[in-house]
Amino acid sequence: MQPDLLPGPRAASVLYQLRSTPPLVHCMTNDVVQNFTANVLLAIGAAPAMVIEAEEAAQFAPVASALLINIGTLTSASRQAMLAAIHAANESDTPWVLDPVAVGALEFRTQFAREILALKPAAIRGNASEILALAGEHSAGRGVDSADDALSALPAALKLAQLTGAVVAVTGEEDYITDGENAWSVAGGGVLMTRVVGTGCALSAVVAACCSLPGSRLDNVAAACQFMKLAGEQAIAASRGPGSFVPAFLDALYGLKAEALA
Ligand SMILES: Nc1ncnc2c1ncn2[C@@H]1O[C@H](COP(=O)(O)OP(=O)(O)O)[C@@H](O)[C@H]1O
Ligand SMILES: Cc1ncsc1CCOP(=O)(O)O
Ligand SMILES: [Mg+2]
Repeated sequence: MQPDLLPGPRAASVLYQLRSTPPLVHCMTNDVVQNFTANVLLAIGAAPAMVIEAEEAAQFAPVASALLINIGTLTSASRQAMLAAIHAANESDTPWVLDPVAVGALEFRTQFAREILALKPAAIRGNASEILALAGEHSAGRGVDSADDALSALPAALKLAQLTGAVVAVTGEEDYITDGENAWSVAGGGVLMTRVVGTGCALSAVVAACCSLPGSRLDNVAAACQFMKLAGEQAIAASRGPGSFVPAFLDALYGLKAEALA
């Protein structure tokens, strides 16, 4: 399959919708990226809430617009809380998104991620090594960063999408987004995005926000990828390295214009 470039006007209209009805994203994410994820959601125009206790998470998932499950620092307790939140989300039709951080490299999280694939994620967003491993393919990943090329993981993304019904986004130098039938590609960004922690995790939170919006879920997830690519590119042009990239990136997300996407 040869993915087409996501048309700019589609991304522009998703940004417009997101800002007209700001989604409230229930984030169950890893300990490393909590603050950055919340700031990215606020900068783009969505709202974050980090609710992690099992009882509260099950209560909050139905209230939220979308739920993010990121297994970057999974523990036995967070595993139970995540399961409770996913079940509550499914009962109330709240879309939930999986970020399979470091799947393949470690047994406990790999088993958990495979188990919750049966619980109907709306979308899955990971780097190439994670998507390959989650699909049961050979992956060169050893930790949270990818050691594989995103295009090489597109067949695995297609397979996962067909197996689960989720829209799958595999990210890297270029991003590929598929519902198992059609695929978009999204270009842009830059390597500096991999020299700060949390860009992938924050993207998954933006994907969750976009999954709550009306319209084509495939287009909505691809638009989320496009927002991060364009803001990343603008931030790289305005910064001198990882330290100045982070504030420039938040500023670029905040200032992102539908016209620039279109
Ligand atoms: N080599 C690259 N060139 C341009 N953009 C990149 C590159 N690698 C990653 N990105 C971008 O950085 C963000 C995080 O993606 P990625 O590094 O794949 O996820 P993760 O942080 O989960 O490993 C995405 O927006 C992606 O498009
Ligand atoms: C470094 C690290 N360790 C466990 S989770 C995490 C953050 C990973 O962030 P990202 O996937 O966005 O690079
Ligand atoms: Mg990641």
